[in-house]
Parts: sequence; structure tokens; C-alpha cells
Amino acid sequence: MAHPGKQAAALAALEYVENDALLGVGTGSTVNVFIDALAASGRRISGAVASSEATAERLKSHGIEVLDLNITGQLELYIDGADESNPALQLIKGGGGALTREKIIASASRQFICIVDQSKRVDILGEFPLPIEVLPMARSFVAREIVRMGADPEFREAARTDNGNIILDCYGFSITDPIALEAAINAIPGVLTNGLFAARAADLLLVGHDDGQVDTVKPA
Ligand SMILES: O=C[C@H](O)[C@H](O)[C@H](O)COP(=O)(O)O
Repeated sequence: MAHPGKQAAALAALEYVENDALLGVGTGSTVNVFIDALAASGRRISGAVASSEATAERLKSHGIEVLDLNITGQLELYIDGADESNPALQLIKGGGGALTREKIIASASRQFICIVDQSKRVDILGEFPLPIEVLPMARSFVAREIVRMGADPEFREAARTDNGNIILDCYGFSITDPIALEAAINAIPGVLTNGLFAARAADLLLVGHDDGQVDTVKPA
């Protein structure tokens, strides 16, 4: 049984899915509730672009067609969870390691609805360690660069992303300017992307509470 806040947010997102929609679908436990609820709702969608192999498998298990982003072009709607959201709806994502594909699909979508439970809302991003996807041969180099930037990178042991890369979880970044930090980390050679979704923040946040209430939040 999913956390009640996650469940409430995921169910609320169903209201934004139109018949025959072509959806982008994120990754994680909140999105899993959404996928299962979508299938159970009987809503008919044209297909979905998946942000991870796990999501693709779950969609297919419900008989939802999984499509290639190269074929679909721009998507109307992307639905995904997050690890943290600030009032501008800038996010930290990647706790499940799917950040790169998630950022691609979010950027290729007209609207990004983010579904979270109340615990994910923060004033300033960064309590959650910032994940960075890195090419394996660049691991030590990127880690040293992150230390030079004032944070503490930790290698996510025994984890490989769907793209065959490694994750550095970075503790202690002072994220007062998320757009600048996102760009600075992405400029390090060997970084595929980092988990800050600041240049492409969410457009709408659905926040689920334990009692089943859902807040609909627009960027401040
Ligand atoms: O890589 C994983 C994703 O960014 C998830 O959206 C994020 O970690 C939130 O996951 P959950 O819904 O399981 O809390």
C-alpha cells in the first residue's frame, strides 16, 4: 500500500489526462500508483513515453503501448514525482536514478504536472542529496570537481542507470540559485545531467496529504 499522500496526489493527476492522450510518464513509487490507477480507471490513452525501463514494464503490464520519443514528437503532458519541490516548483529528482530520461521527456512536453506528498515541499532545495548521472570513466574527476564546488559526493554503490552510467549523490550544496547550479554542474565534462529541474521546472504541483486532501500549487 502506497503512502496515502502519494496515493492522493497520483489519483488527482488522473483528472488531467484526456482521452486518447499521448503521455510522458515518470518513474518512482508515486508514478507507479498513477500508472495502476490510470489502467484501472478505464481511460483510453493513445500511448505513453516512459522515463525508465521499470516504467515501460509497468505500462506494458497494463497493456498500455510504450512509444519512442523520436516518433511522438512533443508531448502534451508529462506526469512525474519528485524528491523535493520549492515554491517556484523547481525540483530535485533522481532518487530512483531516472533523472536524465525524465529531464528529456519533461523538456519535450508542453505541460509537466508533478505529483508529491507533503513531505517533499521545501523552501530551499538541497536537503535531499542532489543526484548526478556521470559516465563511469569520469567518476573520480567529476567527484573532485563537485568537492571544489563545495559539496560532498557519494558514489551510489552497485547502481547503474538505464543508460549504463553511475550516480553521484551530492550532499551539502547551497542551492540558492538552482538555475545557475544546474547549468554549472552540467558543464562538467562527464556529467550527463544532474537532478535539478530548475530551467525546466514543473508547471503544476499536486500535493497529497495523509488525509487524502490534495493541494493544487502553481509556481510562486
Ligand atoms: O529517479 C527517480 C525520480 O526522479 C522520482 O520521481 C523521484 O525519486 C520520486 O520518487 P518517489 O515517487 O518514489 O518518491
